[in-house]
Amino acid sequence: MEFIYDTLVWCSLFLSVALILLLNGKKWRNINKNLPPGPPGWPVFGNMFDLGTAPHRSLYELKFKYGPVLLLRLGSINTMVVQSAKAAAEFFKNHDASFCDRKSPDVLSAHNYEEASLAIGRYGSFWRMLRRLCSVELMTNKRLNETASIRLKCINQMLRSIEDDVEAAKARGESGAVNLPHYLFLMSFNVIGNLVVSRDLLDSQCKEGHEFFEAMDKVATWVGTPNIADFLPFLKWLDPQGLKRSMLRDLGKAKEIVASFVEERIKDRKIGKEKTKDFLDTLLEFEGDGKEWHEKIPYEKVILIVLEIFFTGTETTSTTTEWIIAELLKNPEAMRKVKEELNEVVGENRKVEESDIEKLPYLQAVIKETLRLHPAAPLLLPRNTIQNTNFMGYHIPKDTQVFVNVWAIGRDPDTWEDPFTFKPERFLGSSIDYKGQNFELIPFGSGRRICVGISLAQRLVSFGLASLIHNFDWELDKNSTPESLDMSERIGITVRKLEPLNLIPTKRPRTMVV
Ligand code: HEM
Repeated sequence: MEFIYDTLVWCSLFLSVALILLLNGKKWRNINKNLPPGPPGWPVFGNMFDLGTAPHRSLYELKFKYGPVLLLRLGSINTMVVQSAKAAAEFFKNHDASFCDRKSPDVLSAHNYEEASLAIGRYGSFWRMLRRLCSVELMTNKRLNETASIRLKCINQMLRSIEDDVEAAKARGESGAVNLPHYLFLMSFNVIGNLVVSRDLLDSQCKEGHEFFEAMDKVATWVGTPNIADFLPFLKWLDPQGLKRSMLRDLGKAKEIVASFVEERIKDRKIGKEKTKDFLDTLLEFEGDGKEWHEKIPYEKVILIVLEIFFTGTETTSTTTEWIIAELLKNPEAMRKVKEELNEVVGENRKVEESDIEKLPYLQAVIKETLRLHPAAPLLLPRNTIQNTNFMGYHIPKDTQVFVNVWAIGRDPDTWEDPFTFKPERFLGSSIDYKGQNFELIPFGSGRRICVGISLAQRLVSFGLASLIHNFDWELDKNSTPESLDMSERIGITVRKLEPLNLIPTKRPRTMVV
């Protein structure tokens, strides 16, 4: 009896809310006549089902019917989608100030993460302070040059462990195939660990490092899972998929581990235990930027900021490098040219150095071409509209969420010749770059919220990639050929390869791993 009563109460509550939303939806459409076009939606759910399992692909299809700017209602969230280079140029050049806020997923309200976040934080004084701090203390060319030895160390560790693991596998009579993304992820994780907290977190000596890695992996899963409460915010309190509860648990675990690093550092600093200053020291020493932030960063926020550098810097770089190698294996002629260029510039008897990278135009063209076809964040990170805005003749109401579909822009037949073909040559002798000024290629975004880690990413991806190719010949395992190599995607916090690249590396003769 009680069950029936509860069910009736829930159903009537749901139907009332649905009715309110439906009526509101109609009212909204009547008032705002000049909205961008878009497909008709369902009551309550709006266009949620139009997103499908790969939203960047479904939205790309909608472009051919509704044009490069469209408006969807995802549950109760108005969402504008920008899908051409021309519309993106207008968006970033003339309206960046209106669209520089973020919409944050509900799971990231766990432990007040969003309040300490640079990536999904609201546009305001804390965000501006943190953005300046990260840009100046982590990402300037000077700072990146000073930290070159960290990248060198971590890349060499990666090469060595691939070599050791292959040898061990062969000694056991196995093929010696390795799961490449695993090594790439560990390398990026260790680079960030060294930059931010001066630790080799995935060293066999560091037990907390492995626990941290596992907790972070789970956190990434919860962030990457579509959550009905993001579309129908009245369900937030119910947490219908249990995502926020899982997030509270796993983010809590990751926080605990970072808190222990921070505690240890605070103690070390008290007793004057000197070592090279890292980003954690910067956060602890900070007392204001003399502009609009005049106090220390609260302890809880320091922990979350450290966590965020791991989130944003690891999977993005490792996924991108995996896609590049997959494209090179699918296009053996391009792989041959990369090797040839490396042999000419680096030679066969030494390993690649970071300073070689700028002398490798074909390798850089390969990276651009892969970022065009496989941007790690195909819809960027969702923006939010700060104020009512007139955009390309359309009325965009305040609080509209915005996706910029860089995946669709990269495949736009009006911009790119032969857009579906992997052709790095299109970038040779071209001034098109991914730094946010050429709107046909914006895998790192553009404007005020452009990726803050772009220069680090560029160095890490180029150096890691060049080293992997110069040190090893990479072969597909016996079940795949270049033609049959599966390039399907897996949607999560980034768009990864569904089937991780399992490859057989053979150490190249005469190249040395020091
Ligand atoms: C290939 C690697 C990477 C790709 C493809 C990438 C891509 C992106 C994209 C698309 C955005 C959103 C930009 C926008 O909304 O306009 C972003 C933001 C961000 N990225 Fe990256 N990223 C990469 C590497 C990194 C690295 C290495 C770090 C730091 C260690 C980093 C830190 C951030 C942060 C903190 C933001 C938020 C910036 C803000 O909202 O102000 N990223 N990234």
